[in-house]
Amino acid sequence: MIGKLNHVALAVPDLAAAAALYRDTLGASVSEPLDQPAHGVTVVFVTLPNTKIELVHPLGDSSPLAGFLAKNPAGGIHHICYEVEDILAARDRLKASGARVLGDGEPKIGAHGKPVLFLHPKDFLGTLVELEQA
Ligand SMILES: CC[C@@H](C(=O)O)C(=O)SCCNC(=O)CCNC(=O)[C@H](O)C(C)(C)COP(=O)(O)OP(=O)(O)OC[C@H]1O[C@@H](n2cnc3c(N)ncnc32)[C@H](O)[C@@H]1OP(=O)(O)O
Ligand SMILES: [Co+2]
Repeated sequence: MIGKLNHVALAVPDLAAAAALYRDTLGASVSEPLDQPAHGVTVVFVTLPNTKIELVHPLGDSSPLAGFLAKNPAGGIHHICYEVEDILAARDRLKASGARVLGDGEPKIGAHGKPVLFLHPKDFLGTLVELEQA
């Protein structure tokens, strides 16, 4: 069911410093910051030849990153995103298998303009999983 690895997301306490690290030290192609109010994050994308790294920082008072950064103040790997051909079919199959789909279970439009959903980390080996419609 899952296809390409779309991105790996790093939660970071200082977005400008993280962007500079990837741009200047690692020599990667780095986007400008983009606020995603519907998701409670500001994001910078690092484009690699075979995938992307998403640098995410809390936006607003109720960011889903708040708890993670409180526990991991230096930041860390926050989620991985896999592409799926049909996100509603994937959601229904996962729910039927007992996996917890986060939020109200309805896809939101993600940073790439495509529908996304999140799966509970306790159901996926301690890793928060994002699904994005291909
Ligand atoms: C830019 C838009 C979009 C895109 O297009 O790419 C994005 O990527 S948006 C990214 C941010 N959005 C989200 O993360 C949405 C989904 N996340 C959530 O709903 C919550 O963050 C959460 C996963 C339910 C966690 O909520 P929180 O309140 O922080 O923690 P809990 O106390 O409920 O956690 C329970 C349990 O899970 C552990 N945990 C929490 N976050 C992670 C994580 N990212 N990876 C692994 N494990 C995680 C947490 O430590 C708790 O474990 P215990 O301490 O053992 O109980
Ligand atoms: Co993401």
